[in-house]
Amino acid sequence: MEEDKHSSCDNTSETRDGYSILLELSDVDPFFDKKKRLLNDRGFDVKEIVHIKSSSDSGSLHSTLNKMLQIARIIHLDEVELYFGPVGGLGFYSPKNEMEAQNFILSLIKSSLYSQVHMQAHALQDLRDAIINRIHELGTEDKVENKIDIKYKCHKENCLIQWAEDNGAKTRLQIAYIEGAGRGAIATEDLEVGDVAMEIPSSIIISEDLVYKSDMYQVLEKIDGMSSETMSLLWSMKERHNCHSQFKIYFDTLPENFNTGLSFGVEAIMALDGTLLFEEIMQAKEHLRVQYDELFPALSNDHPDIFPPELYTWEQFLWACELWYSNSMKIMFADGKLRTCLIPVAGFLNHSLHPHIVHYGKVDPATNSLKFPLSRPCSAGEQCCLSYGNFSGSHLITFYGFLPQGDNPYDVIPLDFDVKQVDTMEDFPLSNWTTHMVRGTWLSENQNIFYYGLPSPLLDFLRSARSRMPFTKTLIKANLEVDKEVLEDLQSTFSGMVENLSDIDSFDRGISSWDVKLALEFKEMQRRIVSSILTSCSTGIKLVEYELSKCKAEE
Ligand SMILES: C[S@@+](CC[C@H](N)C(=O)[O-])C[C@H]1O[C@@H](n2cnc3c(N)ncnc32)[C@H](O)[C@@H]1O
Repeated sequence: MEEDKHSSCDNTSETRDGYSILLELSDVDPFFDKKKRLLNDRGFDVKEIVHIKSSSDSGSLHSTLNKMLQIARIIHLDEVELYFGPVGGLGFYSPKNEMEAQNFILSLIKSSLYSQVHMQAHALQDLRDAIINRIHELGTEDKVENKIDIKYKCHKENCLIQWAEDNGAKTRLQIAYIEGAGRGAIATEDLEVGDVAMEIPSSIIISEDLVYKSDMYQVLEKIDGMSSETMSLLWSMKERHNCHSQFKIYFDTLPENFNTGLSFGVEAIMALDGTLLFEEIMQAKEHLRVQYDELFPALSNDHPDIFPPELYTWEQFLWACELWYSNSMKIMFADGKLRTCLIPVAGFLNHSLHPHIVHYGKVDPATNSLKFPLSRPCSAGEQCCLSYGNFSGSHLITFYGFLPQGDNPYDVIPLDFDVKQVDTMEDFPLSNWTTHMVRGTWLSENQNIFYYGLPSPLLDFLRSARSRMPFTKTLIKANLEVDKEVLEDLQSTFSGMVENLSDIDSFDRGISSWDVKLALEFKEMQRRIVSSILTSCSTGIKLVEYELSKCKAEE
């Protein structure tokens, strides 16, 4: 699981008639140039100062807030969001980006309110109230219903919570069984933005430090290229069987099977032939098998007391890989070091495309604990979710074993083109991408002529490959002819793909195993994306032909 990298500092200063807030794009952002251009296109600078008048009425407050949101959204865009632009007619890029932008502004206001004594703090307070209202509105739109299985008694899970609390953990969540997602964490009371849903002391976090204290370390440290992640994984393979382990209660809550893509059987793998998910699973498994073969049976032969062969089989290695892939989090500790960790209790938090918690990756040095604060409210009885990261469905199936509910904006189909063609793209703002991709066109804001619900960087790239003339999006014959050819090319590329996805109807889902069901779910999702692209292409071609016929009539 990955945590968001942006953070805020005190960017607010008091002016004679109110406040100035600085929203700054970091120059180490990997997409600095593209974001800078996007900001400039909207009339903003990379260091934009927004003035908040102390006497502002609600109209000007909202326009100030809209301006800040526009900038904050761009600052928080990731590669996929930047490539595709805004989603639907909402004006924002993804629910997660929107929440990050809103929370970023909130954190700027809050840090300023806490750190300074303002004479006219009511303007900042009004702005804070307005942004909190927006966060509430977004939460209402994003509510996902979860069915809780009340028959499931969370005995082991409650023992773990008790043990964690005895060791200083605090939680305002309880564990329940959620249909389709395994165990999850439910709010026991109404939680507000900024409330800490859970707090886990560093002392019960499982990290590489435990390996350093074990007898394994003296063997593992001598192996070239041995990473701390692999050491932790090997440690956990043995520790899960240790009856005297400090973490026995934690290991007892872990499932016998994780059911991720790494455990897919032959039938599911065969059903996926020709898909991106097939490639991802095969590559990941091959990588793990090579890694295992490099270590075993050699380690067990040389040190059978430290690496007992019965605990270090390929099946057990795969189980530990699935544990670490699906349950670990990258955490920054008080010493400034990033470690991949297993976190008892917090490991029950499921993923959502509309998460409540996005900022959780840093140990608070004051309390030496890891806090999980809410970025949007969570009502009592509602499942409280994390964001594991901006992952595609194929990544989530391979390493976590599920497809999230709802439209995943990160479900993209990459497209490879000849790199030589890319050099010609310098004249095209925002189009100098070296990789291209498509996604469900229902997510797109603009289905009109010259856009067609398809990503602009891709269309610009394909246009430039067909014509050396700069493309101006004017309704003239030359432009329309180029677009018709571009859409026809895309249509022929994707019609081949849809054929490969149409065999899913021959499976009986009722009797299929968990992995075949998941494979079919993935193919269904891919078919929906590809069908939407084909529909957009054919609708686009009709639009272009209509405009062409008008041009011809005028000639
Ligand atoms: C960190 S664990 C979360 C707790 C887990 N549900 C359990 O019962 O232990 C991650 C695993 O939870 C499941 N999971 C997380 N989010 C999910 C979601 N939105 N839908 C379905 N399953 C999910 C997946 O099996 C994933 O590998």
